[in-house]
Amino acid sequence: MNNPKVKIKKITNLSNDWYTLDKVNFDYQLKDGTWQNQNRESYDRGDGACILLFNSKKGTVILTKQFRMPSYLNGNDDGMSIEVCAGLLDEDDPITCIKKEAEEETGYLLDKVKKVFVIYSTPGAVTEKIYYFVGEYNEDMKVNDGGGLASETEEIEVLEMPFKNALEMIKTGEINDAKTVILLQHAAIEKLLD
Ligand SMILES: Nc1nc2c(ncn2[C@@H]2O[C@H](COP(=O)(O)OP(=O)(O)O[C@H]3O[C@H](CO)[C@@H](O)[C@H](O)[C@@H]3O)[C@@H](O)[C@H]2O)c(=O)[nH]1
Ligand SMILES: [Mg+2]
Repeated sequence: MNNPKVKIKKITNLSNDWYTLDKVNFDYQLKDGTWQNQNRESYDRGDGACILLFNSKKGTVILTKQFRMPSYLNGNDDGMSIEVCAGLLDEDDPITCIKKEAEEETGYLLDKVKKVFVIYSTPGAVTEKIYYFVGEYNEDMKVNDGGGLASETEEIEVLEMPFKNALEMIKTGEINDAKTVILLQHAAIEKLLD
């Protein structure tokens, strides 16, 4: 934090049940030089990582399907969401995290992963940065059936589908998760698969 136009006055915790929601009171200097006092709420659930698993020979990708409560509350009829494999960093570095998540959620133990970018998904409300990766998978890397950790109440369906179908599902709205759209479009732009 290094902006002379911003002076944080007070941070009040509003909720800290699972993750934390804070109210930040600060002075902000406008372009005309005057200072304005403002409030913003900020939800902190740590940072995350996500990965598009792809097989360039077969032209396929691995995606996951799971129930997402916040989307269920806002127009997602059955609450199910088709997404690239993703997880919160917890105590891990992004590469360790994403390899662990890929093994737990999809059943593939990845050898190499490539970092592509780091993105704030909702910078006006949520602190989270997501580290984006891509990685090749093949059948030799399959070590379990995936599905997530029952101990973390995860129930994840693993989907393998042609890349073309996944791109089509963005157009139909069946895929509407930001990190998933971003990685599929990245794969198309970079021509990672046909
Ligand atoms: N009890 C409880 N458990 C929670 C809560 N929120 C999350 N959890 C637990 O924390 C686990 C988080 O699973 P991860 O696989 O680590 O994270 P994720 O939910 O897949 O998050 C990923 O996708 C998000 C949505 O796109 C991203 O926001 C996030 O950065 C990450 O990439 C969940 O399975 C659940 O057990 C909560 O409010 N209460
Ligand atoms: Mg996850």
